[in-house]
Amino acid sequence: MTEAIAIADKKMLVRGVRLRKVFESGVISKRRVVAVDNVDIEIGSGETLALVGESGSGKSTLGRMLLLLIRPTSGDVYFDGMNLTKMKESELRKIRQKMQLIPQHPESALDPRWRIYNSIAEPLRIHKLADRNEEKEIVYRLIETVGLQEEHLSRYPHELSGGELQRAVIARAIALNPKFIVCDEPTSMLDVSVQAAIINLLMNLQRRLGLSYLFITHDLEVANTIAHRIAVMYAGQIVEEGVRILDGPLHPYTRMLVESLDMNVDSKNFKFKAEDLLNTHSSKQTGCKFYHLCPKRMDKCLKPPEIVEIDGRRVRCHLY
Ligand SMILES: Nc1ncnc2c1ncn2[C@@H]1O[C@H](COP(=O)(O)OP(=O)(O)OP(=O)(O)O)[C@@H](O)[C@H]1O
Repeated sequence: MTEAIAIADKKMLVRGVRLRKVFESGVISKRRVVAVDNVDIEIGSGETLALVGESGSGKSTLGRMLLLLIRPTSGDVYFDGMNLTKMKESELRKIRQKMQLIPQHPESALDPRWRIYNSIAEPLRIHKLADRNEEKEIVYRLIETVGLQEEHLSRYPHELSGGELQRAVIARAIALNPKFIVCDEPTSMLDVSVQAAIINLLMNLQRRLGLSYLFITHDLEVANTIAHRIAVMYAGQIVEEGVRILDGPLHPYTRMLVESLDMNVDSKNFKFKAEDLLNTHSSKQTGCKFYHLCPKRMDKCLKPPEIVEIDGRRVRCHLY
């Protein structure tokens, strides 16, 4: 059995159903941004789903909604079969242990005034999971797991390199034995030489601890290498999703993204105006969001495309 089929057979750990997030700002003239627009998303036990797409397409907002760090405007988030969106904050507290975030900027996850030891131990203290001796044992085990040394524990964040900092953030994230981690571009701020080491660490941890990842990245090659499935986001929607879709993209936007890779253009900088579209987008725009830039557009694209399933992948396009 291929790995993809094996994963497909596993039960879904995390599900987002018709998730939508509208940000409103401004007092006199209200500005609305539909950051995530009716997205369905599923991540299986032990699975990595890579979420790719240009800057401003809604990836971080979607990831944070799955962790309930951002409350959806509408839609539901399920974790292990439980509907988190219906829960009170007090009920969510216990479940939050099982869902963690590894952010793009490791320094944002660590208190600059605290030694690394305290930052790694903090989740155990908040949830009262260990006495001081047990805590020390766990922290030492965690730093060994992520490849840090004892000497790092007494340092402050500014005394660590970017890679060491991200290892400390990972140690903190796995301290509570999570099942699901949103990795939000965890290597994009690191030197190229360190990126591979951190990605290898995350993949090893997945195998050892049975973790599920939503792995947000601009790097299509990384997505292809580490993910069991890939979802492509454009202007707040998932336009294509499936196993190894970048090898043979169907959606015109995915094709352009892949071509940008072939042309050696960083997809972060390769903008198809998704962000501009989001910022000017109003609920009045009803057709395909890629209409203006699509080389294959037809009259019917002025109506919103449904998601269709083709050979196990999902595509939101009138061509199919
Ligand atoms: N708190 C907020 N208030 C208002 N608008 C927001 C807020 N957070 C995000 N947005 C807007 O929502 C849209 C999606 O942002 P988001 O950060 O989710 O995109 P992204 O794909 O993760 O981008 P990047 O790759 O640059 O991190 C953007 O237009 C952004 O400006």
